Amino acid sequence: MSLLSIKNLEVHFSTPDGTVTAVNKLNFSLEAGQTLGIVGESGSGKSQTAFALMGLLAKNGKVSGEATFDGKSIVGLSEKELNRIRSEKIAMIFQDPMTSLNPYMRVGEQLMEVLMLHKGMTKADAFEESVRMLDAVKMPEARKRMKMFPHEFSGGMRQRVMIAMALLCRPQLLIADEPTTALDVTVQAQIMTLLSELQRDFNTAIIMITHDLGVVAGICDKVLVMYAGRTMEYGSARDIFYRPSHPYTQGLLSAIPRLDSDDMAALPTIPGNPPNLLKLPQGCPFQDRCQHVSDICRYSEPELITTSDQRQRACHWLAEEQA
Ligand SMILES: Nc1ncnc2c1ncn2[C@@H]1O[C@H](COP(=O)(O)OP(=O)(O)OP(=O)(O)O)[C@@H](O)[C@H]1O
Repeated sequence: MSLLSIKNLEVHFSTPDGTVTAVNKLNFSLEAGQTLGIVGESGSGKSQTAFALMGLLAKNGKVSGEATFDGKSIVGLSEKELNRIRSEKIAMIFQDPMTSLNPYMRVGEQLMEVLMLHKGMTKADAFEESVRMLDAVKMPEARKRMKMFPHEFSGGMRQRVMIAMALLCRPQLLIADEPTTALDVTVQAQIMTLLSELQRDFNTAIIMITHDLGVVAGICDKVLVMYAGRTMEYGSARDIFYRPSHPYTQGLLSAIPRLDSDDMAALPTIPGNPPNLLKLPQGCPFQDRCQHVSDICRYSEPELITTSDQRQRACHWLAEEQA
């Protein structure tokens, strides 16, 4: 049985202009200790997928479908049950560590508070465990840093504190929403390496949300490529990265900066912008930006099919190519 299994997950927002379907019939699963990358441009529905799982949708949002975590349905749970799952079994880290850190409290106190509250630890035990966790995220001089306030840390070090905080209760699943976007490239790489080391040590499953396919290449087992709330392509990271088949995935990949090129301006990007979810065209949502568009794409939305190499994708062009 999978640790997390999502079936037909949908997120709808009611707005004065109509209903926005931010997540549309999403299906995926994750085994214990595995990493899934959810990739797509801004507005593709990545964060709302995570928020739906965490019970953190905005008030005008509604989730439907099935989400089973560790054998238990987590859609429609009470706030109390969700709180328990959020603090003990599923943790989330964000692009901005200050979302989770209190600027007015010493870092050590914040870490200890989590352990005393959720693990019933004494102050002395919570202190030692917090130092151990800061060591685990490779915080130099961890003991000394316990007394410092968040603003005294660099961006990368603050991100390490947030990761330490997220892992304190040994969650089975860590959802990381663009955790390195605000950091420079070298620090990004360090945090990614750290996450994959921690995953190995703690056997935590990770959902890594990012707009940058390059970020997930090295650390993910599976990749889900989203566009307009839908799955465009879903498969093993190796297939998606080395043999991308959907025109959207190919476009995302060609926009990854190469280490051997310092001419960032020359990088191709996918022409055009993602569609307005309130005014989606009939047919494939990617049609206006796709270089392989044909008549059928204009009137019929491609279904998600499983191909012979066990990946899933939604594309008429590929279906024709294979026929
Ligand atoms: N409260 C809301 N009311 C109406 N629409 C919303 C609301 N919250 C999000 N949306 C819409 O849901 C869509 C998906 O948003 P989501 O945050 O999941 O995108 P994303 O892929 O994570 O992008 P980003 O990388 O910019 O965060 C967006 O088009 C957004 O406008």
